[in-house]
Amino acid sequence: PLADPDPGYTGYAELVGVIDEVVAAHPDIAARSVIGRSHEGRDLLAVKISDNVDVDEDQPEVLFVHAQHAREHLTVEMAVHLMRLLTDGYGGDPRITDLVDDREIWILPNVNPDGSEYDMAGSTWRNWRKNRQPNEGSSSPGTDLNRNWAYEWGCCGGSSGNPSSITYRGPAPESAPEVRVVADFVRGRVVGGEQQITTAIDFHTYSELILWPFGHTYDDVTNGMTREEYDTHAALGEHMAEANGYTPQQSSDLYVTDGSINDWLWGDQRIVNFTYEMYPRSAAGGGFYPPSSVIERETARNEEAVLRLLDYADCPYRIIGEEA
Ligand SMILES: NS(=O)(=O)N[C@@H](CCC(=O)O)C(=O)O
Ligand SMILES: [Zn+2]
Repeated sequence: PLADPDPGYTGYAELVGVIDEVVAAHPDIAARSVIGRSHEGRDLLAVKISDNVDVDEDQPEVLFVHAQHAREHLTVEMAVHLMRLLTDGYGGDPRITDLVDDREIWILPNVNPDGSEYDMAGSTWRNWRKNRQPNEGSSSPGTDLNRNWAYEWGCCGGSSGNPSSITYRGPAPESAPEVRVVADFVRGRVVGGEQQITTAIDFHTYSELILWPFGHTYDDVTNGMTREEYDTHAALGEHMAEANGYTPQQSSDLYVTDGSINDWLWGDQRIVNFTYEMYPRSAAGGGFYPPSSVIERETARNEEAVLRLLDYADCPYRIIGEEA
């Protein structure tokens, strides 16, 4: 872009370059695919990391989603860090090598490229959150991708019906092309009637939290969440939080949300999943725009936590001592 509020952050064109570089350097364990397009026509990319990467093996799959919210640029840096960690570490670090051999890992490095590019197109940040899709009858564009998912969409006062709101849920579930594309990708991982993805993390900023479903209700146990399923999420959330120092909690403990990816991944696809709210802990730390000088430290901070999720991906219920 002509201007750039902080060149240390990775814009869309640069991200495509990084992906191509990683895949070219590790063609046997990394592959890139286009899973769809954003409203403005940018490719929505998936990077698969696994041995025999071109073969769909019968292995547990793990999904990492980044940048649903445009201004949360540190999450794209987290994707870049994970791509490099899991490929450069292969063959050298035995734990990483085993995880890449025994899992199929999907990284979606930026699922809202239109919003991200809009936010960094000027000489100062624009504080943009949503996608860039126009809203009929309104001069305010944008749907909040994390309120547009189809499980309990708009059920519970956890989103807005006003197009100018930053939590606008859209006119219908999956009305945002970016949500429809990612939801279709996840549905496409059902093979032989079984969802191959067992666990997932959706990265956001900020507040240093690890959140688990449900967001639409304060109840721990409810329709679609048994005590064992809740305890599995909580135990795994706490296990990861021990590694990165984030605060683990149910997502509704933060505030009620509806139509979030958390609730859909679990409620509709039974994928044990978490939202990470990355650094900083508060606005004082830079809010959505910490200086790019923190990128290396704050992405590396999540390595152990992510590897713990990958460890448990074969059977998350193992963490509460169940086979399930
Ligand atoms: N990243 S953020 O927008 O500040 N917080 C997320 C929290 C997500 C959740 O509670 O599930 C959101 O409101 O979508
Ligand atoms: Zn967010």
